[in-house]
Amino acid sequence: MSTILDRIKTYKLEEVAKLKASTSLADLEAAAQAAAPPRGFARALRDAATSGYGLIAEIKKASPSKGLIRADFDPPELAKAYEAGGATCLSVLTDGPSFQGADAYLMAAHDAVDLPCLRKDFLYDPWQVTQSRALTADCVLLIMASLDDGQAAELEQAAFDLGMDVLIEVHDEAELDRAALLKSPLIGINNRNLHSFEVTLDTTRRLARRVPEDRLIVAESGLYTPDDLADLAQYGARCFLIGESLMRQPDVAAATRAILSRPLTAQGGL
Ligand SMILES: O=C(O)c1ccccc1NCC(=O)[C@H](O)[C@H](O)COP(=O)(O)O
Repeated sequence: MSTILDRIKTYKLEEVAKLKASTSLADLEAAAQAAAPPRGFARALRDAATSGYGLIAEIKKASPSKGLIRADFDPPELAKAYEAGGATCLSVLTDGPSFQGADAYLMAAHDAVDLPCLRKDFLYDPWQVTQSRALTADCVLLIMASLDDGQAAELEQAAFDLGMDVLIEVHDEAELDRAALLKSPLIGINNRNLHSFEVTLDTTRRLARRVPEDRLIVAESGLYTPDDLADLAQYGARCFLIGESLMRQPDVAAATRAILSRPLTAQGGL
């Protein structure tokens, strides 16, 4: 049975083929070179995690698992609210068919703030990596569940060659062991199973201890409260990627401040 990841891969490859036919690689590379220089995404998270939490706050209008999440959707205003609330970095969904995202949302959010920005999309082809830089992305996401080792290494190197960081996303032990063979310091543990949509923080609790010490854990998905962050911090996660729970709040800046409000010193074990 085909899953959402299979369906996304099919339409992404069609999209890319069309874009390749309409935009020359030389033009795309020129646009990537002309884009604002990359903001250090991994560095910002590392710095934040030395004395507190690193927060990647996600600009997410809708999702396959939840449908419409936020009707009042203004990416530059949301970016400013996240920055005012203390986010370290932004994640912006650019996939249209499944998330109601758009490339323009990434550029608009990036322009509105000084925060490093992740292009949250489904990448299979180095062409998309160059396109991400042209869209001002400072970091790209690689999902191990939908890439083989060779593809992941090729996409990672393409991103590094353009000065971007890479968030490698895993959901189980086998994917984590494959991610550890790559170079990126950022390992995202997605608490959401992208096939069944089941979400459990046990995924981070289970996998965190297996992450090599020189990597930075980013716990992703299903995070709602300061206690969730404090809980996963006990397992070694210092960075968090949060979308829905912040997007559903009318006052996004206040919600961002609130989720970061439980100080590390009060948590013990850190
Ligand atoms: O969110 C989904 O339904 C989804 C479905 C299929 C593939 C990816 C999906 N989400 C991407 C993400 O991983 C999340 O947007 C991100 O981790 C934030 O999660 P949340 O805080 O639960 O919105």
